[in-house]
Amino acid sequence: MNFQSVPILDYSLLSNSESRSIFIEQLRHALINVGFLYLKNPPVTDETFDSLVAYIPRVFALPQEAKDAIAMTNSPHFLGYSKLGVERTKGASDQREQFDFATPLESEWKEGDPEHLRLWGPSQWPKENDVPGFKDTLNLYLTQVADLSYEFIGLVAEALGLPRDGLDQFYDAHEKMQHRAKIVKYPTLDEVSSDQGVGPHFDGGFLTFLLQASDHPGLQVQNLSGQWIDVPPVPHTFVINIGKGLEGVTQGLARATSHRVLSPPRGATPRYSVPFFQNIGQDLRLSDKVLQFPPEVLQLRDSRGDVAATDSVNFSEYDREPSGLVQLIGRVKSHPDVAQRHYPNLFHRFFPQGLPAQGEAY
Ligand SMILES: O=C(O)CCC(=O)C(=O)O
Ligand SMILES: [Fe+2]
Repeated sequence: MNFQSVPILDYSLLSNSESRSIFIEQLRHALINVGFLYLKNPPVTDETFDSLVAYIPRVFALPQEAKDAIAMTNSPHFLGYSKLGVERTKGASDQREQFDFATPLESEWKEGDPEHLRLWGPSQWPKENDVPGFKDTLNLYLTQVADLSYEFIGLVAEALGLPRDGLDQFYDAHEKMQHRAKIVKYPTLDEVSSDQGVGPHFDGGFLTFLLQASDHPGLQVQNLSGQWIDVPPVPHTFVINIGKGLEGVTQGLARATSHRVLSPPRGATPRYSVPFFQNIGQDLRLSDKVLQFPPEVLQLRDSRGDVAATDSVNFSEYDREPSGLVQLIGRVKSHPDVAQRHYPNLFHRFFPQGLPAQGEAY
């Protein structure tokens, strides 16, 4: 059962009932035994992918002042630009530069509301004249991926033996939801001091939809015995993986799988990617939601057998706190300079000694 590659699922199989059941079966296998899959022929057009991919190097090539003008430290929503090396994973610096964006949403937070409600709010964008059309292109992409993410969670429910809408209770009305995405640049080893693009980690939420936006190997996932398996780019596909939140509410049926990115070698070009992180409603406590799965599905999980210890660090607060607070705490830990400015109480709770040189991402 141990995987040596990540399975490729074809979204077009969903168009007739016979091939649809093949898709659902392949999805069940990927969720339970791998935790990662490629989705080919997704409902996002090649033009949408290609036009976004073409913008990404241009955004990173903006003058440093233009990037600093939209620094994440400006934003109580932790959205904006982070320069190389500010995050750490498992004690070592991640060698990547990134812009955090989110699906469009105005902040509804007001003084006196729980702090985690302030986490959602508008993105910071580069000046339109500097990269004409980028904002519209990324927003269109984010809307299409958000729609796919709701569709896909229905397929996940079905694959795990729940009613199709069995996981919909984890989202607020769609117009009140916000999902996050980053555009990320991994410079080559000519420019950086270690090959840790991003160190081994689990994602936190429900589903991640990753666009590998340049033709580089580098993404790897850990299989059941702990070996690192390559996930090379396949054009016009998403790489979809499961976060700790979905793993928790599915009682471990859908696996969160440890993954990392190695920097491109000397003499190569930078690697680019766009991960999209699907959120769940901010006020939910995941431990309050107990789902009933059919015994034959739980049996598939139990026959997966023991999984070797992975190299990642866990999200321990998930059970006890509202999901929005879990997410906010994660942001505070990974971007303490932003937290110091906008969330002084939480900052002092997690950094009683003052500002560390870098944040700890996972
Ligand atoms: O850049 C990638 O390919 C993966 C990034 C990732 O795993 C993350 O940011 O959570
Ligand atoms: Fe990740």
